[in-house]
Amino acid sequence: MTMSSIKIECVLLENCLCGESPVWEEASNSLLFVDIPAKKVCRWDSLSKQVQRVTVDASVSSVALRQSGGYVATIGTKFCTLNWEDQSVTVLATVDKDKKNNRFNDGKVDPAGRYFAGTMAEETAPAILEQHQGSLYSLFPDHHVEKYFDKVNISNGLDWSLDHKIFYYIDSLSYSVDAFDYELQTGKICNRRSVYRLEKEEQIPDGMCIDADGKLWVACYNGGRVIRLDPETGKRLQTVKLPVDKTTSCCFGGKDYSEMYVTCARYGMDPEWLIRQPEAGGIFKITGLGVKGIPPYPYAG
Ligand SMILES: O=C(O)[C@H](O)[C@@H](O)[C@H](O)[C@H](O)CO
Ligand SMILES: [Zn+2]
Repeated sequence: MTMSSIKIECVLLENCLCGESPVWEEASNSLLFVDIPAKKVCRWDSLSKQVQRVTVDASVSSVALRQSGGYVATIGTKFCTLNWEDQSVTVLATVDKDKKNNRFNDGKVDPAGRYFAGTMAEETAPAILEQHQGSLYSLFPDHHVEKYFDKVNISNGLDWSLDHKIFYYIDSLSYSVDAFDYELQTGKICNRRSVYRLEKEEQIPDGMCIDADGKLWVACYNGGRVIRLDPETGKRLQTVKLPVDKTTSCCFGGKDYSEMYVTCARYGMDPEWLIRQPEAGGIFKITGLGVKGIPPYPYAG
């Protein structure tokens, strides 16, 4: 497949303040995503092109599938269930009770059905926040929470290697994509190291997903691109630029997970910037990448 067959299309002009957490739901041919400060969870039907929205009562930073039906989401500092039919939310667990200015940020389910998500201090402007206030957690299927580490700035992208032996993680303000050894059985992580350091023009690493070849795709906030990394060699393999600067996250979806979906933000852009990039806050679809993704894991609790 050659670079020239790549097509990038804005499929939904949603005007998200901060679109995040794209997740493909095969059963409904839909893309789920959130708009964090707008407190919205959205579901875009790729066949009808219709979008449904559920508004919750605090910042919603990630959404994931749930094995028993419906979804789970991180809302404020709470791990919650979300019933789409009646729009009801129930709280499964609360974190960072001593940090009133914190909220969850990115989250994703591991191959054993645990819901991983990290926290951060609330931003006063993009990337402007009290330092080292966040932590990384996971919600086990029995609803207990484990804490992995603290002193995180902006807890962001996460995913697991195809053999489930490595956990990849981004603290945005470290400008690094990190790896840990991963023990699927227990959900334990150890041996943190960096697998890629962002170049200046790549700006801030944000959301991330793995492809079916085990390579990592990282959305670069303010960099207007997604980059494909080889975590084994530490090399960047590919750069795909988008017509919006504040690209926040990416996932694979569509038929056989052959399409990539990218979320982005409008928050932090002045009127002139928004006129230049009117699709900011929309949902983008990239086709022709010549690589597939893998289905998202559902929360097992
Ligand atoms: O999308 C996210 O993960 C955060 O919630 C955003 O706030 C940005 O990442 C941040 O502003 C970039 O540094
Ligand atoms: Zn993010």
